[in-house]
Amino acid sequence: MTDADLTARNADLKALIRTIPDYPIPGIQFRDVSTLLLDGAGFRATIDRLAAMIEAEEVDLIAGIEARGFIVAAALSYALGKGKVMLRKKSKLPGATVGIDYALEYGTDRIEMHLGAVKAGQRVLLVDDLLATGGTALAGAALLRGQGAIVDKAMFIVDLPDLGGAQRLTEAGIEPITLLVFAGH
Ligand SMILES: O=P(O)(O)OC[C@H]1O[C@H](OP(=O)(O)OP(=O)(O)O)[C@H](O)[C@@H]1O
Ligand SMILES: Nc1ncnc2[nH]cnc12
Repeated sequence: MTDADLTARNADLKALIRTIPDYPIPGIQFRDVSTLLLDGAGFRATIDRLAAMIEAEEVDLIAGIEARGFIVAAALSYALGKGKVMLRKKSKLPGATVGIDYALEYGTDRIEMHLGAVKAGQRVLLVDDLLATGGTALAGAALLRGQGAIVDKAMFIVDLPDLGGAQRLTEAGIEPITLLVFAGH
């Protein structure tokens, strides 16, 4: 499906996302999913449509990225009947961890996961709310792959294609699956 087809099909959900200019720094158009989350029917439709875009049999485990990604990952985990692993921001996990630093559209950060949470050969679906530069998703994939997981699909509500994340994921052997596309930055 082309970006234009996707946008037309999901225009009802796209309308629920607010854009805040110049947040968190000048020049960034912040695509705010909090307004979609406020709408119960809209959030249910979001999860139902995302769940319909993947075969549950192709997934062993879901990986959610803190913080907004957890909301989407938890709902998808329920919808698909799969367990989930939390990729957390630094120093939040109590057990032994492995972590990776990464660059964002507007800064840098670090995510970590528990050692032993993922088994070698497990097919892990990476889930976040939004794909921008792809730095976060690629860091998550590198973390999971470093533990032997197979990461070949990642799912998001929103894609910002002009920031290049979808292309970077594809080049890294990860199919980006997204519901809504916002052109421009
Ligand atoms: O594709 P990228 O350029 O990496 O950007 C996308 C990431 O940025 C946002 O998270 P943020 O780091 O702002 O954290 P939050 O979920 O805690 O708000 C968003 O939820 C994604 O995780
Ligand atoms: N433009 C943007 N809007 C919302 N979340 C983001 N995360 C990275 N870039 C973003």
